Amino acid sequence: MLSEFFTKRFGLTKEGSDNLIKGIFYTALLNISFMFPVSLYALLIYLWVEQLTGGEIIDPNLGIFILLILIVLGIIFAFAWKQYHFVFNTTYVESGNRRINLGENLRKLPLSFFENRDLADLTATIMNDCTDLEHVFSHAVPQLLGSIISLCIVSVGMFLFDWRLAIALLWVVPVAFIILFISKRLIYTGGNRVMADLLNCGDAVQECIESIEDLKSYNCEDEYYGKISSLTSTIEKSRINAELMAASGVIVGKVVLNLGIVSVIILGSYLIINSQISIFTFLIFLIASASVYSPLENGLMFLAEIFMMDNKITRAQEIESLVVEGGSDDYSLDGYDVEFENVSFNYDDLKDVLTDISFTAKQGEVTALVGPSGGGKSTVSKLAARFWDPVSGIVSLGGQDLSKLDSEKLLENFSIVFQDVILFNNSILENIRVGRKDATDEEVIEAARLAECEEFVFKLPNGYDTVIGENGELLSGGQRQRISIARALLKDANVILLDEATSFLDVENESKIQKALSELIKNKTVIIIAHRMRTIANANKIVVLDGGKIVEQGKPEKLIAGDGLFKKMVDLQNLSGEWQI
Ligand SMILES: Nc1ncnc2c1ncn2[C@@H]1O[C@H](COP(=O)(O)OP(=O)(O)OP(=O)(O)O)[C@@H](O)[C@H]1O
Repeated sequence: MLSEFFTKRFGLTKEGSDNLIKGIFYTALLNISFMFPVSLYALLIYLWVEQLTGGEIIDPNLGIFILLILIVLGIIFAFAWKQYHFVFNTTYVESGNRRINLGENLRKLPLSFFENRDLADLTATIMNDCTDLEHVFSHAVPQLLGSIISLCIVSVGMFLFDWRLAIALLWVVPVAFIILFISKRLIYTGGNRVMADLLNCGDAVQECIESIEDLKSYNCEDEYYGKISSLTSTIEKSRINAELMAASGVIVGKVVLNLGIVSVIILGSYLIINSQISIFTFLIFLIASASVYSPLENGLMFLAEIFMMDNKITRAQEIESLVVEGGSDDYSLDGYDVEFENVSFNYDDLKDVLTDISFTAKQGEVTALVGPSGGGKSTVSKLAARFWDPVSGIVSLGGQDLSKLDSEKLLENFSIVFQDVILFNNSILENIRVGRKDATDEEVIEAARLAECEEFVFKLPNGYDTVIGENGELLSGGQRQRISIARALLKDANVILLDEATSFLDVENESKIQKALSELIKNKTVIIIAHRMRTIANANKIVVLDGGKIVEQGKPEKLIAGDGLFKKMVDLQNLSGEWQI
């Protein structure tokens, strides 16, 4: 039952919860074992007090005392070892598991999730929050619960010894914890504020670094640095506030705890004067108060830390509980036609971005999506690869409704070249091999050659082995696109989506690559988005999108012969070709 509670409350695995419980058990034993030296002091004091007060003279046997001390040290060491094993080992294993689970869950989420989510926030949850939680599980939770358990056990002994002094010693404990619980809301709010400010500042710093060229070219650096420094001061203030909020509850709780010693002294003195207890009993309670309160004082701080971590646990649990994309991975396709049937779609439940879209991109044909900017072309291509599911209507591949298929398995059928190419800080060879992980070096190089990469690769210091920096910073836009096209050539999937795939290329390179692409697309389903009419000159079918609706579709010759939007666009581009500056 406790194990289930931990699993739910802290988002641990079953094994992690069980180990945490064992860790708490050994922490309690360790705390109690710290009382053994107290008992030895008490025994020594008893012998001395007896002598000083003229009682029976008992000669303390030094050998037995040394032996007892060694046994006590051995017991403390054994408990500490066990506690360390269960608490620390499992904390880090659990933290690793948590990161892997979060990563696994993210991997299975629809790609649409990442378009609408702050990526800095996700990274912070996986890296920073997990690190902070490590401290909570290695220190706060076991120490707090361990000290509460040991306190309960010690309390029984105290009550049996003298119930009046036990009440004087322990009445402060619930009061101190109640005070901290009352301040929980403040601690939680303070923690939330700090986290929100950290994310804001992280976003601003990232944005500043990413757009440094634009900031410099428009002389906006001072303004931007001013914004970051103001966000940094906000963090400073919210951190101080959060610490103050947490500290106020903890400090008041600690003060209350220490009132217990005062009440033991007052009541103990009264009972001694009235000969109701011995000095020995009184001294035992005074010594015990130090051993009882010290772990509890730490416990108060740990409880405040757990309150502060609540929002981080909630954030991690939120990601873990997100509905992962379902779908069958056992299906067979009847060819590779991509079909849109009365598809409508919106990103934010507010306004339809696509309305009643119906067309078929046939296998063995090139279907070009054209139209004014913002018309919905990229959105159509994303629905075709199930980055999103339609709000109504059906998108199918080879007769299978995409929303019923497993995305990962489905994407094996797609080669996609986006306008914004993402490259990794790795060699050119490995960046192209992303297209097909098991490709040999020769296959990778052949794909690179077809995509006209050799022209720039041979000018790089280490050729194909040149590491191209974070997101390929060493390469130009056109070179990056060629790498992305090489990936697609290497993957050689049955459906090819080209979204402005050659927009950064000059005419000569585009013509060469189109020659390579024409090899790639033979007998495949190709959906191509391009603004340059030259790029879609050989398309079999044109779908014209404007304002999220299909305004025309058909063979290019038919549309050119008409008087619709496509004809106007072609005329406009022909006209712009004659412009002179
Ligand atoms: N992730 C998103 N969240 C919300 N709205 C979006 C998102 N992506 C695109 N949109 C909106 O959807 C509409 C269609 O955008 P889309 O990118 O599909 O058009 P497009 O025809 O490809 O444009 P362009 O030719 O400029 O690339 C636009 O109004 C755009 O603002």
